[in-house]
Amino acid sequence: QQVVVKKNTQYNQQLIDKLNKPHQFWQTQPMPNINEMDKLKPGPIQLGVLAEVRKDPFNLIDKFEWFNVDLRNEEQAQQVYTLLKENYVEDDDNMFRFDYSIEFLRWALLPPGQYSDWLIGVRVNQKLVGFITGIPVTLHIENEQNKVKMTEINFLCVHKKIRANRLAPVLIKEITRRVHIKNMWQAVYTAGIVVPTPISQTRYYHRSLNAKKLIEVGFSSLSARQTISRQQKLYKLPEEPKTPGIRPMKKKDVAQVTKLLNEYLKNFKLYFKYTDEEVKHWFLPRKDVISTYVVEKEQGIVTDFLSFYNLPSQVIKNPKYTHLRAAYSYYNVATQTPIVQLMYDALILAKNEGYDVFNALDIMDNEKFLKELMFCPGDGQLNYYLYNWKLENDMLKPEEIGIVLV
Ligand SMILES: CNCCCN(C)c1ncc(F)c(N2CC(C(=O)NCc3cnc4ccccn34)C2)n1
Repeated sequence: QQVVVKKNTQYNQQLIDKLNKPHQFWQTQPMPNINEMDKLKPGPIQLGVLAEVRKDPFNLIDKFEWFNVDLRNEEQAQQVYTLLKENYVEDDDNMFRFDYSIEFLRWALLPPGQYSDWLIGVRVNQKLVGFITGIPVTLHIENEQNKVKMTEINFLCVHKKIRANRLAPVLIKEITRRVHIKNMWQAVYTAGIVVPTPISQTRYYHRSLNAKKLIEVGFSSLSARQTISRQQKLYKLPEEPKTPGIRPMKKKDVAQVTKLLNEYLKNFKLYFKYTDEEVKHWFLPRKDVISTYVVEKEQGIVTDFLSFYNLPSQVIKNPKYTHLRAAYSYYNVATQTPIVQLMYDALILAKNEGYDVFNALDIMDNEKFLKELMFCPGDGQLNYYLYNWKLENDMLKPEEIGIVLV
């Protein structure tokens, strides 16, 4: 039924619209909705026509202007960092907010082949109030034949003070237009929220590395029979990793890591194929951004590798701590070392690098080690989305997903 409210303020009008026409914007997008799932055949939902792509940017409300962000420019990078630090994703209880660092953003958003107009800002009086990004990827979908050049969308953020201005849909339409202009017609993205129509719903798992701090910041809680010291003993880790020959990845390992990674990812229904150039960018260690360790056997043969990225969260109100240091599992390939042992070493290495918690999704082969290494399921769900592509069976199981978005 129509929702009616007494005071008919502009905000209430937005609320009425939301309640009576949910996903108003998403219904206009080429995402299969429930009732048409069965008659679409696998592949692109809409065929794009380059000549029909709008040549000029979408209109913004007055005083708002488009702005291509140059992340290499210190001042502009600072503006992006501050916008995200103060206005990006929070947990449901508003206790934590992601604090992506500038070096992390340069890693995530300046890969080989990046376009200068795919880091889109919106400014009011020189102040950044909106942001959305794309990077070019080649996604393999469900089989070797479907190699699709597309964009990976991320970091959609609107300043808290100017929400409910319908700026987010305009940011999405503008990045879509700029991707279309490059003759690309698909996108892949993730979100903690559910909008039409996830292709997979994955779950976060957490492995405590610093039990005391996790309890003190409210990330973990103690049940009646648990004590802090019991928890510390339970999650205690050895000082050094177990696997002989494990060491930080170096430039000389790139070729072997590329081969191991590309071979391994063929096991999944959604995965990227990496060139040496891309492995150099995404896996060579960067302090406080990405850590990659390889297992080198005799004669310099690399048989396995593990990797995790650094994404701290600001603890919004806590007398003792300002940040939660979280390591997120990235890509791990175990061909000789048992995966449980390799990931046990990942925990030890992350603990030694100062992390408080090690997070992993239940994608790829992760469920092979989650329980045994005492990961706990979190309340965070991460949904994967494919824009303008119909899958054979609409949904993929988490273990069929072979891509990690940061
Ligand atoms: C492409 N971008 C997706 C990745 C962004 N990532 C990492 C993310 N997206 C949604 C989540 F649900 C999530 N979770 C990690 C789990 C977790 O740690 N939950 C407690 C917590 C601590 N800090 C924060 C900050 C924000 C939200 C929850 N937080 C849940 N991670």
